[in-house]
Amino acid sequence: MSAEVINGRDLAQEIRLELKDEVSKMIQEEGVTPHLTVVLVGDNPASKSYVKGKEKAAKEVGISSSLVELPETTSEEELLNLIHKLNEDKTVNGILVQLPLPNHIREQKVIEMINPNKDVDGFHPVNIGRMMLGEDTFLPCTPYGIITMLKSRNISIEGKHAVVIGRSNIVGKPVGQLLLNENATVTYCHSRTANLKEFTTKADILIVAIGKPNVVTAEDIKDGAVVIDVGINRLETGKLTGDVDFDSAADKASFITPVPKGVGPMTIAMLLKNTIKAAKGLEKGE
Ligand SMILES: NC(=O)C1=CN([C@@H]2O[C@H](COP(=O)(O)OP(=O)(O)OC[C@H]3O[C@@H](n4cnc5c(N)ncnc54)[C@H](OP(=O)(O)O)[C@@H]3O)[C@@H](O)[C@H]2O)C=CC1
Ligand SMILES: Nc1nc(=O)c2c([nH]1)NC[C@@H]1CN(c3ccc(C(=O)N[C@@H](CCC(=O)O)C(=O)O)cc3)C=[N+]21
Repeated sequence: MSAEVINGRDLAQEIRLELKDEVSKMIQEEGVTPHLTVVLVGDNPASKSYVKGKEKAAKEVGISSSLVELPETTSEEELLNLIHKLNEDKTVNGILVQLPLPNHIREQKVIEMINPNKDVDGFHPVNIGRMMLGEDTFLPCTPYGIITMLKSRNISIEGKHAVVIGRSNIVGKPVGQLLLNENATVTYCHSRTANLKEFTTKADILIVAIGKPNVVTAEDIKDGAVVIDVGINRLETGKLTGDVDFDSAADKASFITPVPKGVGPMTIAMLLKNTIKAAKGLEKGE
């Protein structure tokens, strides 16, 4: 293996320590404790485990959090009513509705109901628009975490060819936008891309957000490329793995992120950062 591994678990831990200081200052100086409310509909085991991770991390930095658990049979109207109440509740700084939602609920309707100033996921169209314009806003947590990982290793983005595989609203599209904002030249690939390898082998920075194990192997990677694996796949053995064949890819890449202990923990650290930002915005009356 020649690549340097960017350990997201360790970096997220460092960030949480900094955030802990920031939160204690807020509490001491302004008497404000940031509060995050997480809404979980149904009992998808993966969602439950992510939500637990978010609550644990919030507690660690001194952010208070509450979890609203609703049954799978909750109607769209009931969920929208709850969000309305959370929007009005002055003690709630950040609202996160865990995705995916049950099929009978329109995700986009729910996201658009959240007050953009409490949208710590950065999924509301207003915040996505602000991100596209390069304005200060809540950045989507996974893309924000990826940029933070690159910067932590002084990996230059400007002028580099970044190739993103995946075009979802929560990962692929926004990570390409943030890389563009950092002056990369960006190419998006997806399931209809003809000859994926032709693009991936030209990438200086390759972001893989597909959701299928081992789609990307050494032969898809340019020598010395930076490879960021966003995928989280649970194998039948119970083991977690990314979308990239780590062992072969690590022989060719200059930097690579592992799964687990890669992008996942950074996503949660950025959520905490956004929650603190939301609480600060409120003080300023924004
Ligand atoms: N680490 C973290 O913090 C997070 C990890 N994830 C993980 O990242 C992965 C992606 O998540 P998400 O973006 O929500 O997933 P989606 O399923 O919404 O999107 C997957 C994307 O990959 C594309 N795709 C699928 N198969 C192929 C293929 N064979 N070749 C090229 N492109 C392909 C799809 O193309 P098309 O659009 O044409 O269908 C789509 O754009 C998942 O494993 C998810 O669990 C997600 C969020 C956070
Ligand atoms: N509204 C909303 N916001 C999200 O941010 C959101 C979501 N919905 N739905 C699901 C995806 C997925 N996601 C992850 C977060 C952390 C890890 C994570 O910390 N993973 C650990 C492993 C955890 C384990 O062992 O299970 C790691 O990669 O090391 C993974 C995935 C956030 N998501």
